[in-house]
Amino acid sequence: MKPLLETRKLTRNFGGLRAVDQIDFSLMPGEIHALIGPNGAGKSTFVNLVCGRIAPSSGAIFFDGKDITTLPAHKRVRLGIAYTFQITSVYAQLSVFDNVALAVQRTLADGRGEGHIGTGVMEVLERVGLTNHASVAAGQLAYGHQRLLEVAMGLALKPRLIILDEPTQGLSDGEIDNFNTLMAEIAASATVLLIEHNMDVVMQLAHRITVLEAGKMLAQGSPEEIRANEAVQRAYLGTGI
Ligand SMILES: Nc1ncnc2c1ncn2[C@@H]1O[C@H](COP(=O)(O)OP(=O)(O)OP(=O)(O)O)[C@@H](O)[C@H]1O
Repeated sequence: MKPLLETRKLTRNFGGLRAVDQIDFSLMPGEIHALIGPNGAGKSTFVNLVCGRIAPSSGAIFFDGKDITTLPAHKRVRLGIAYTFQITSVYAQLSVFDNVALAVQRTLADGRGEGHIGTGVMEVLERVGLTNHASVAAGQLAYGHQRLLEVAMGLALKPRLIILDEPTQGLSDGEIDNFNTLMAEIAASATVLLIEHNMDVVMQLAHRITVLEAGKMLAQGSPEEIRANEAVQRAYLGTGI
């Protein structure tokens, strides 16, 4: 099996700071892969490079075997890379339905989607459990529901790779349980790259984990391997990984 996403010596400097340092990374189709590491490790910078929000200083990115290193972000979306932003990206005045409709419309406009916008929207809202909130203005949703709306907007793009940046931040325990169920279901049709600080979520969901520290790859492996890794334990000293 070939990787869906691959980076080779991917590097990004901010002035004198090397935020992402020669990362060789690969993501296999169908996998839920968690990206973890202490604050400032380079996780957001790494996914920003992958989705094209920022350009690398050096190195290369391949998606499904194609070199996308210089491809603009909107063309990466068209290839099937969806990214839900850490900072909430919903349109507060628009209804939940209309927010998702914008994403569905995008797939229809570029020929990847099929059928009717309304059907597509309701399918996605059903998947994330927001059907009953379809007509509510997004800004009126509880915070946890706004996060789910972002996931819905990502899913509406029919991604092959969905990148989620701290999706469980601000969710209650019950909402996290629902989120875990949703993730397992999403993984049946898409590959998932997940930045997550909640170790319970990471250990429960991830097939593989990559640990970044100071821009470098500290470790990679299964949840069991990562938990047993001494370098990871040192980096997370006191956090009870
Ligand atoms: N636009 C920028 N300009 C300058 N420095 C930046 C920029 N973006 C990130 N950095 C720096 O790069 C390093 C990596 O930051 P990044 O946000 O990628 O880490 P992170 O692992 O996502 O952290 P967190 O868990 O806190 O979100 C940090 O030292 C950060 O201050």
